[in-house]
Amino acid sequence: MHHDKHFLKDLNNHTSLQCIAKKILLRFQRKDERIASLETENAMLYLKLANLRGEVSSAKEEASASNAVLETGDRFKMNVKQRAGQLCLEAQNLKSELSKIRALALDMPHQIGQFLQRAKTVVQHHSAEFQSHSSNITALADQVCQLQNTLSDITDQHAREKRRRQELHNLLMELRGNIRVHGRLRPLMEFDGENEDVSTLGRPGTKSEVVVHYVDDENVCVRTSKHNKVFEYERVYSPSEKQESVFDEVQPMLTSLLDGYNICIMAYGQTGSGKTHTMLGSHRNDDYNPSQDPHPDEGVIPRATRELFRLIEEKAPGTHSIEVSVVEVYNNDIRDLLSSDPNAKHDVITGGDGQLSIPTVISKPVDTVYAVMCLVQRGLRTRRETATLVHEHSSRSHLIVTLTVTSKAPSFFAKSASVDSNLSEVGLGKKGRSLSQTWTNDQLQGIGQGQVPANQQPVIRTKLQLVDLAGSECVGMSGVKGVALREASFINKSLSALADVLGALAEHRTHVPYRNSRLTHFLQDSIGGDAKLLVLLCVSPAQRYITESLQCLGFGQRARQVQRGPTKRRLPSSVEKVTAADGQSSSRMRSGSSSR
Ligand SMILES: Nc1ncnc2c1ncn2[C@@H]1O[C@H](COP(=O)(O)OP(=O)(O)OP(=O)(O)O)[C@@H](O)[C@H]1O
Repeated sequence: MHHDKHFLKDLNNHTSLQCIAKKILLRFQRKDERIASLETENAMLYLKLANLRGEVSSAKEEASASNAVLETGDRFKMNVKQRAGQLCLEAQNLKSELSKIRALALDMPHQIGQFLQRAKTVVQHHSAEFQSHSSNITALADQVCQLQNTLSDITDQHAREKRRRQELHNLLMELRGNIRVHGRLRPLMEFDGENEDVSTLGRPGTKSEVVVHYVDDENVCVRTSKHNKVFEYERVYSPSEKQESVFDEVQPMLTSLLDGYNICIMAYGQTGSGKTHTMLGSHRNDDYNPSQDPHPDEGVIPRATRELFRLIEEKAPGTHSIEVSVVEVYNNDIRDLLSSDPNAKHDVITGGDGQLSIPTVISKPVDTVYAVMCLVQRGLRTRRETATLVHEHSSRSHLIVTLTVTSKAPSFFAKSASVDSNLSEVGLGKKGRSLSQTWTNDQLQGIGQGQVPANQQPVIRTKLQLVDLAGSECVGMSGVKGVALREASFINKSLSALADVLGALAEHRTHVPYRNSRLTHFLQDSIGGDAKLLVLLCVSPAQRYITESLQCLGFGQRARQVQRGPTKRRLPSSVEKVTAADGQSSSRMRSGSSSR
C-alpha cells in the first residue's frame, strides 16, 4: 500500500514514471533471475535427492546381501560345529577299536602258536591213519582182484545158466507140442438173451440159459437135455478171468520167437464169442495210448508187442529190428490194411530160400509199442465189420497182424550146438529159423563160438502172427443176407480149410492142403514146421449158440490131436530136404514153412 502510494505519486510525476518503470523492470528482472536460480537450485536438489535415494536403495541391497551372507555364515558355523562333534565321536570310536585291534594283534602270535599245535596233532593223527589204510589198500586190491575173478566166473556161469534155462524153456515148449489149444469162456452178455428181458437173462429154458460151464483150468463141459460132454484143453479160462491171465500163458511163447521160432496166436470162435476182445481188448475203438500203463482191458496184441520190445531191450543194442504188417483175409482175398489202396490184390510167394512172403504188402519198421498200435488202429478202421443179429461190430474178415523180427544173434547158434549135444533125441534143431544164407555145420559152430566177424554173421528172420479170425457162424442164427451171406460163406470155407490143415497135420499126411485157402496159405509158416501155434477158443456160454459152441470146442479138440511129440533130430545144416506145401519134395533153405 505504501508502494502503491508512491506509485500514485510517481504517476503524477511523469519523469519519475520512467524511473519507476525502470526500477520495476529491474525488480522483475531480479525476481526472474532469482526464480531461475532457485529453479536451478531446486533441480540440483532433485538430482541430489535422486542420487541419495539411489544410494539409499543400493545401501539397503548391500545391507540385505550382507545379512544373507551373515546367515549363511551362521549356518556354516553350525554345520562345522556339528560335524566337528561327529568327527570327535568317530575319532573316539576309532581309538577304542584301535586299542582292541592292538590287543588282538598282541594276542595273535599266541593263538597262531596254539592253532599250529592243533594242526600238527591232526596231521600226525591222519598220517598214522593213512599208513594203516595204505597197508589195508594193498590187501583190499588183492581182494578186489579175487572178487573180479569170482564175478567173471559167476557171469560166465550165469550166461551158461541163462542159456540152459532158454534151452529147457524151448524143450518144454517142444514137449508140450507145437500146437496148444486153450479155451476161454466169456461171461453172459446182455445180447445173449435176444429180445429177452434182462431179468430173465440166463434162466433155465431161455435162449440165454448157461449151458457151457467152466469145470476147472483144464476142463469145460456142455450140459443140455441132449448133450453132456466134457472137453479138455491145456488151459481153460473161466468167465471171470482177466486179460492178464490169458497173456500170462502166452508170454513164454515170445521167448521162443527170439530163439528163432515162428509163432502164431489165433482166436477162434463164433461171432460175438470174444475173439476181438481177447486179441485186442474191449477199448479197441478208442485212441490207443500206450504211454500210460497197460490198460487192464488190453488184449494179446498190445501185450505181446510190449513184451517183445521188452525182450529186445535186454539184447545187445542194434541186433534186433521189427517190422509190422496189418492185413485181412476177406472173401478169400488178402487186403493190405496199411495201403492207400486196400482193394489191391496180393499173392503169397514162396521165395528162393523157401520163406513165404507177400512182397506187395506194406511192412513198416517200428521201434515202439505206440507205433505198432497206431498202425493196428489204422488197419482196424479199414477192416470189414457188419452189424449182425448177434452183435453190431461183427468182424467179417480174418485180421492178421504180423511182427517180423530180424536178429543178428550169434549166441543162438552156440545154444543150438549145446542143445544138440545135450538133447540128441529131442534135438531142438535149426528148423523154423530163417537164415540169410546157407551155412555149414562147422560155420554155425564157429559163429556160436564168436569166431565169425560181426558183419559176416547171419541174419535170422522170425514171425509173430497174431490172428483175430472172423466168427464161425450159423447163418440162420446171425440173420445175415445178401453180401453178408456171401461173406459168411467165405468165412466158413476158410475156417473149414484151417480145420482141414490141422487135421492133415494130425494125421501126418504127406499132403497138407495149405493152399486151399488164402488164410492157411498165408499162415503156413506159423502153423506148420517147427512153428508154435496157440489156438484160443472163444466160447459163449449161452444155449442160443450151442451149435456153434459145440463146433468150436470140437475144432479145438481135433487141433489138440496135432501132437507131434518130440521133434525128430534133424540135420544141423541149414540145407536139407523138405517137403513142399503141395507135397512135392525140394532141396532148399529151411524157412519154417515145411509141411508134414
Ligand atoms: N471175456 C470177456 N469179458 C468181458 N466182455 C467180453 C468178453 N469177451 C467178449 N466180451 C464182450 O462181448 C462182445 C463181443 O465180443 P467180441 O467183439 O470180442 O466178439 P468177436 O468174437 O470178436 O465177434 P466177431 O467175430 O463177430 O467180431 C464185446 O462187447 C466184448 O466186449
